[in-house]
Amino acid sequence: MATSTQTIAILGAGAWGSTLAMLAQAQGHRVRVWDRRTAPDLAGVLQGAEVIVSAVSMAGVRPLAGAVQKIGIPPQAILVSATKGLDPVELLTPTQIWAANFPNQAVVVLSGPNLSVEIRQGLPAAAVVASRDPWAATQVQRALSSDRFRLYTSSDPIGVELGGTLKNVIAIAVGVCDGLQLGTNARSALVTRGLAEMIRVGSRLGARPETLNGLSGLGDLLATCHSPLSRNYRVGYGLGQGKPLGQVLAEIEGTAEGIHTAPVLLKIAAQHGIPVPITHEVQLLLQGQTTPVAALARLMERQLKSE
Ligand SMILES: NC(=O)C1=CN([C@@H]2O[C@H](COP(=O)(O)OP(=O)(O)OC[C@H]3O[C@@H](n4cnc5c(N)ncnc54)[C@H](O)[C@@H]3O)[C@@H](O)[C@H]2O)C=CC1
Ligand SMILES: O=C(CO)COP(=O)(O)O
Repeated sequence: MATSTQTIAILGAGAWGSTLAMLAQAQGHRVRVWDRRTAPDLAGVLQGAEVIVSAVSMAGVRPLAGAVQKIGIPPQAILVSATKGLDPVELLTPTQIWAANFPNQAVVVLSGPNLSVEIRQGLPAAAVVASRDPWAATQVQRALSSDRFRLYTSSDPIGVELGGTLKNVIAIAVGVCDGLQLGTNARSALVTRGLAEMIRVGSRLGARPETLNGLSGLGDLLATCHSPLSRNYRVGYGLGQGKPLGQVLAEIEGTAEGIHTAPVLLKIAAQHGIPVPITHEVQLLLQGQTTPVAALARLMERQLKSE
């Protein structure tokens, strides 16, 4: 399905970066991968790249964007961000950081229900590529779409980016619910009210509500809240079982962004006066300031309201 062979640089060779590299290679592209751990020459990886995909954890976005800016990239290169997180320093999304470093470059966000383990097994998945520049989104769609990875375009990058980011916090909450063995009704209520919280935050920050009802919102929420493959869900599950956060993290390989997203999201919500009761309880739990049972009781005892 790819239109022509392109040179694609993948920055970050964790679970997601290496999966994206695999997908790009399968489409016949020239793929170069950079990772801080193996540390090949970043300048060499960027040289001549037509598409540059950042798949590092949120913690790596700011330093990486700075390093890439210092080196410089081809003027026509499209930057793609696959990170799902929020910056604790300036409360920005990953693409906002990339755009600030590269104001004249096309920036695209890639997000959706994409548990990397399943994609590496060759199972089918879909995602959204969103940008203010429709040409750039279409280029990335054509470059990376295949018969097992179906990409849709969107002109709502903030909605697509927040969908993937906010669901991580809700996935922790749903994991707690399942760790407490509270049943299907409770989990369904939490997923639905979690989506309402995501839409409330997203729309205040400029997202279209319908975007959050799409693949990178509801879709990703369903994937993440229903799979033990999700690290965020597993963090919550462990906490729900009464394990301390340190132990839970020691048992999980890789990044659970929701842990770092929750405090940033709380700050943003406070600035904008947005009620985020689920995120609030998740953060108290992560800080060890409440127990799963007490957090749940507070959510159930909130003032009665209409849906
Ligand atoms: N694994 C998955 O299924 C998916 C993950 N994502 C998102 O992709 C991002 C990366 O996730 P994973 O690859 O799964 O995590 P991972 O824990 O497997 O890998 C993290 C990557 O970030 C890099 N990194 C971390 N801190 C850095 C720093 N300070 N400077 C430079 N690089 C740094 C690491 O070297 C590594 O390449 C996260 O934001 C995650 O939410 C998105 C979709 C699917
Ligand atoms: O974002 C993901 C799936 O779309 C990956 O979820 P976890 O980071 O919770 O493993």
